[in-house]
Amino acid sequence: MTRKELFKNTLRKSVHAWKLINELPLSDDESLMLRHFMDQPGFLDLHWRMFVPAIKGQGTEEQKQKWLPLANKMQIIGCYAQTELGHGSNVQGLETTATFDPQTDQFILHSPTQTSSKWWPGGLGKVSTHAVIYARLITDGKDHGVHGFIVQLRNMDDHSPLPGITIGDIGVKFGNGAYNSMDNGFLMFDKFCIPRDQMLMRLSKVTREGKYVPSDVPRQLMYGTMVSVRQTIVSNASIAMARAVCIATRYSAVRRQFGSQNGGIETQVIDYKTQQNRLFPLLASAYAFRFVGEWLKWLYTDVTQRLEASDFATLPEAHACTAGLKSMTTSATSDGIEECRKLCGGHGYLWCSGLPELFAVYVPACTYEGDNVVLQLQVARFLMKTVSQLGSGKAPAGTTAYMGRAKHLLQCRSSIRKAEDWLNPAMVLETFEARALRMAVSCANNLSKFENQEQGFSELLADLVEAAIAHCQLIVVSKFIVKLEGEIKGKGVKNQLKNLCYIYALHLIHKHLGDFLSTNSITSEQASLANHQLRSLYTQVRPNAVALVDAFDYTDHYLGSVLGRYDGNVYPKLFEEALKDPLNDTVVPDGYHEYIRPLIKQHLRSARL
Ligand SMILES: CCCCCCCCCCCCCCCCCCC/C=C/C(=O)SCCNC(=O)CCNC(=O)[C@H](O)C(C)(C)COP(=O)(O)OP(=O)(O)OC[C@H]1O[C@@H](n2cnc3c(N)ncnc32)[C@H](O)[C@@H]1OP(=O)(O)O
Ligand SMILES: Cc1cc2nc3c(=O)[nH]c(=O)nc-3n(C[C@H](O)[C@H](O)[C@H](O)COP(=O)(O)OP(=O)(O)OC[C@H]3O[C@@H](n4cnc5c(N)ncnc54)[C@H](O)[C@@H]3O)c2cc1C
Repeated sequence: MTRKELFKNTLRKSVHAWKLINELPLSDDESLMLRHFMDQPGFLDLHWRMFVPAIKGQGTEEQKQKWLPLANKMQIIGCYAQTELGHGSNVQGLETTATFDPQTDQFILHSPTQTSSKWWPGGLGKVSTHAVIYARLITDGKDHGVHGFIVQLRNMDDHSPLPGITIGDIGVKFGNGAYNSMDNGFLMFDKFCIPRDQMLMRLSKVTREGKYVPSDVPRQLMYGTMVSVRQTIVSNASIAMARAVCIATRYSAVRRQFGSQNGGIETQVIDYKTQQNRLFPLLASAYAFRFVGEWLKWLYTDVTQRLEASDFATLPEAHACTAGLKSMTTSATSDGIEECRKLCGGHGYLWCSGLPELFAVYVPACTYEGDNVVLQLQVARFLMKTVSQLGSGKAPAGTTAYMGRAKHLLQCRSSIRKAEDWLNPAMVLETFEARALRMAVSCANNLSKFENQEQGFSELLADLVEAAIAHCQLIVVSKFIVKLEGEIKGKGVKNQLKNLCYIYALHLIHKHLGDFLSTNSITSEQASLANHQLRSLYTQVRPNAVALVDAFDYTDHYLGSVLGRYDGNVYPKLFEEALKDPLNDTVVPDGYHEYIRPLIKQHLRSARL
């Protein structure tokens, strides 16, 4: 499809989905499922995942009563317009202004520079009638920082932009199809007025007289919508990883190369240890991200209930966990999808393998809802704060509880003696805890050598990100282990999940061996025992690998991959797909008479001479 066709088709699908949701009707969970089967980014994502939650989280009761019924019936369509041309990560650096005018009781929204243009919001370019806009609030000449406002963008009769608004699509993005179904947009305000009651005022307020009343709760609650989406992105990472792994695993069982003496049957590529060493950790990651996603959903629900009761104690941890796990799982999944493409050899590069589009549509997850490095730095700040409070009497809780055992973890030596010890959950956990704590403490020690903490932080950014990742990996490993300790129906299933859990943990040890050795969390002998155990786990997973991806229960239609077909009938179907290509509509291609024939004839003539 052309971009215009793709966009229009996405409108058609979205509206059809909305109709089904209402007619059947579907529950929230079922609607989410439908979103996955729709399988295309579109304006509904931003309306339901960001616009509505922003009003719910930051609006007053009156604002919710006014706007939510309209939004819930989709009589207005909204998006989340925060990022600008000049600033995305640095939210405090946004330039759009919302200046209160006490004469008219309105805010005047303005884009003072080109870099202040809103740039990127999904659904903004062509669809949304409304947006939650983030702008600097100015009253009486004083800048109070960034706040949210509900703004109507387009005329409800003919969809034209309201006077004072310039709006459009930012253009084609990475890949063919992929995220191009979405109208990511730009927007400029030219002294555009909105009534005062359209500032989202649950947190801070502006009175009729123009007095600014600051929030009596943490101002970071304004970032709540991002926290909520980051949480869902972790579960989505598992879905995307599982999809790529399903394709690569099934195809690896079909594909044969080498290994036959005198013309016998060749080896299935899945039997090569190198293939297993690249593939099975990704299979394990798909499961691991699902379990940590379930746990994160619980954590998010818990913090939301606490916030409603004005208990803000766990907010920093919820922020660190959602930011860190969003970052870690999306980076691993993007890399994993690309690895799956390579695991499928040349055919993985074909569009009909399903992997190129999956990669193109998935990879912006490393950037949207917070650049992955910027988010890990938030985790690092949280860790540095936690380390600095050790010994102050305030015991670290939740995912940093292990830091409360700093004395032991800083000096303990791993008691792994034989390969099977690497299947002991307590030993594995302690290894990850020791590595994470030692990396965090080493950063904190290095930071303390700087007179200026911020300057030290800047200098140590790369080390801090590594420490943050180590902490996030510990969370994933520990939640996998907790899952195994819970009720799992069927001993066989439990055994398979155990194998995957230890593959996940041991492959991380192998991948980050430098961290584990340099922090003395393990010795090189213990590292080689881990490798030995990993190879043995691969052998145990091998006979069940295809069943473990079949368990994701993806239909062929959803996978959209010739290589990942359930029936394994890959080669005839590759031919079928090839023959569908428009280039094969004619035997002699368009352009032959114009370019190829004259070229060949010229050679023939010169040959005769
Ligand atoms: C084959 C075809 C396949 C098709 C398949 C399709 C499948 C697709 C499936 C997908 C399904 C749908 C996916 C979901 C939809 C997603 C749509 C995405 C659309 C994207 C939207 C966006 O991107 S919106 C814009 C997002 N922007 C950002 O994330 C900006 C990042 N920056 C920030 O968040 C912040 O600025 C910051 C955190 C980096 C820094 O903030 P600030 O400068 O204010 O703070 P400080 O650093 O000074 O910190 C102050 C203090 O506050 C703490 N803090 C910061 N943030 C928070 C928070 N959120 N909550 C709580 N506390 C917070 C910070 O830690 C500091 O604490 P201290 O104690 O003072 O240290
Ligand atoms: C597909 C897609 C959809 C989007 N949808 C929306 C939307 O609906 N609404 C919306 O408001 N926004 C949206 N965005 C914007 C998105 O949220 C931002 O692009 C994202 O937050 C990253 O910000 P940035 O572009 O400013 O990156 P930058 O911050 O400019 O990042 C550039 C580089 O600088 C590095 N960097 C930046 N700051 C630091 C630092 N402090 N320390 C170390 N390194 C740093 C980053 O790691 C990165 O390598 C979308 C983006 C994409 C790609």
